[in-house]
Amino acid sequence: MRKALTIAGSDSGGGAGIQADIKTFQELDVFGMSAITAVTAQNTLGVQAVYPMAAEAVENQIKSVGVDIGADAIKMGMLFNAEIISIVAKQIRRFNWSKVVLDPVMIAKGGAPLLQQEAVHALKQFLLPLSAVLTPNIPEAQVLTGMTIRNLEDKKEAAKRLLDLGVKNVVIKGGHEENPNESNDIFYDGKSFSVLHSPRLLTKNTHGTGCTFSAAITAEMAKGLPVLDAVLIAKEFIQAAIEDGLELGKGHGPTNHGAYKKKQVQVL
Ligand SMILES: Nc1ncnc2c1ncn2[C@@H]1O[C@H](COP(=O)(O)OP(=O)(O)OP(=O)(O)O)[C@@H](O)[C@H]1O
Ligand SMILES: Cc1ncc(COP(=O)(O)O)c(N)n1
Repeated sequence: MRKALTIAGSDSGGGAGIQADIKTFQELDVFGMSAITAVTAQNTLGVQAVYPMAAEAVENQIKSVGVDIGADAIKMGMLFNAEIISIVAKQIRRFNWSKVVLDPVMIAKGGAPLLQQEAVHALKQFLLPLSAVLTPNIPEAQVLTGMTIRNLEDKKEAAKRLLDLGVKNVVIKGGHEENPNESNDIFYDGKSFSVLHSPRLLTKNTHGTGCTFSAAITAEMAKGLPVLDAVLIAKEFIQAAIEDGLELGKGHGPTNHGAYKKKQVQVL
């Protein structure tokens, strides 16, 4: 069985972070493993508290997986601080992992910081050059490039600048765009651009969309798919999960990780 490791934060509410990643891996028939970087007390209303792990604890979790089970692909989500970023980079190099997906999580929907501002430099310096795929939303792409993104041309320019920082492929996600009709993502591999179209779904239940999308890319890469094929399946996965979003809690409910598989079975 193919195996994927997520290096990310825990979301007690179960919709984002490690929990979203493991559910997504499972739904896509990939064995999921985790290295927890921080524990968050979190629900659909927001993040109530963040408890970062000691960098050594993160390092040991990755080592335990790497020396024994191994991983076909790696995903990184919330990393919180520069010390954790630096040890994660060291372990990725040590195990020679190349199918590495980086979701540069910075701020939760409610505004809570999930990455310290002073750690952005470390993320760019240590992790972008080790990543096969980077999946920023628009605010994250703006922070990483220092440019304002207003339209498709800006997105293309930002994607080019991100590749100049060493990452091999980038998906700039459109969830945060002010387009009332569509939520389009743009993919760039250094040679050509692809626009991934989807209708914008009118729902407040979008907690964990970014985590789920990047975990689905990771699962498909673990199975050996080329990057763009993995991204296209992930787009279908997240679209189905949002369409079937769950009305849980009083705020932004989670997406339904089981929706994609259910749809496939119906088609068969
Ligand atoms: N309302 C929506 N309708 C359709 N697709 C959406 C919607 N919101 C987000 N998406 C899709 O979900 C994926 C994640 O995008 P988004 O920009 O929300 O990421 P994110 O901001 O990192 O997620 P999060 O808000 O969980 O941190 C993208 O493929 C995006 O197009
Ligand atoms: C542990 C953790 N990781 C990532 C996110 C981002 O997801 P969202 O922006 O949907 O809240 C989160 N809220 N919590």
